[in-house]
Amino acid sequence: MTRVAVNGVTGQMGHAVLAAAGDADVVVGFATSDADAVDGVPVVHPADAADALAEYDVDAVVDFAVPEGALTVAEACAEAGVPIVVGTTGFDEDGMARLKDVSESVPLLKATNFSRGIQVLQRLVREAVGTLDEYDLELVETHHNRKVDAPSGTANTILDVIQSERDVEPVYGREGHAPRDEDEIGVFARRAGDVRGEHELLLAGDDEVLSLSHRAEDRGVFAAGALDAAAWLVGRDAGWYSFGEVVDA
Ligand SMILES: NC(=O)C1=CN([C@@H]2O[C@H](COP(=O)(O)OP(=O)(O)OC[C@H]3O[C@@H](n4cnc5c(N)ncnc54)[C@H](O)[C@@H]3O)[C@@H](O)[C@H]2O)C=CC1
Ligand SMILES: O=C(O)C1=N[C@H](C(=O)O)C[C@H](O)C1
Repeated sequence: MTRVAVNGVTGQMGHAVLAAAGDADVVVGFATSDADAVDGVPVVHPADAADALAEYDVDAVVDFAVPEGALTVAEACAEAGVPIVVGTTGFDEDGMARLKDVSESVPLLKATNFSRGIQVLQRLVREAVGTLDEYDLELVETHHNRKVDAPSGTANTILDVIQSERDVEPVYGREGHAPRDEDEIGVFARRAGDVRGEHELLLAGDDEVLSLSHRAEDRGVFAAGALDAAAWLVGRDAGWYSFGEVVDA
């Protein structure tokens, strides 16, 4: 049984990880809130994470928090020699560089989306964009009204996949006189209700439209993927890993 610490344990994803932990034993959580415990799991401030990782004998951390909190805990993992699965999205360049530094000391697996369906979607996107190389591309994501980063991490990852195949320039929303350039891709972020996460890539030629889309129906799908990643990561060498490796294992 993997002894897991959850960063962002008081959040929506923190609760989903606690609910999904079947073969994992969640022994401690990190959050900036005043809560002492969530569902019987002790809550420790992220500033004290390095000591807590040793005290609770943690095998791996699963992180769904905010970028600054994720970095604090990732750096504590580097100090304590504990692997970390990073699910938080919205890192800037400096944050990504700090995560790379952490991966020099411990195994670090980062994914903007821990659903297996999104892994397959990314592979389909690569094939479709490479094959239909003259079709117009438009990318739309929809999330719940509490999401703070836009576009979603997943949309940015899909955009990276597209840009590795085609030289397209993202246009984030349109208004006014906005004729479409041949080489642009419209990117749209919708925020409403409690939508768990929807992503759609439209590929349109003159006489046909292909739509590649995915909808998460429960946060449990992300939680289960991240816990699988944590179990897979324990015992590996320091380095940067991807969720695709877990899905293919
Ligand atoms: N990679 C994936 O599959 C998924 C990623 N996410 C990402 O996970 C993150 C969290 O999402 P939600 O749980 O919906 O957000 P949330 O707002 O419900 O929870 C955020 C949590 O972070 C904690 N927090 C705030 N400041 C902190 C700090 N400095 N240090 C440590 N913890 C801190 C809060 O107390 C709370 O527990 C977001 O970046 C979201 O985009 C969400 C779902 C799936
Ligand atoms: O904040 C969320 O909820 C989600 N965030 C991730 C993202 O930014 O892509 C993954 C998922 O879509 C849910």
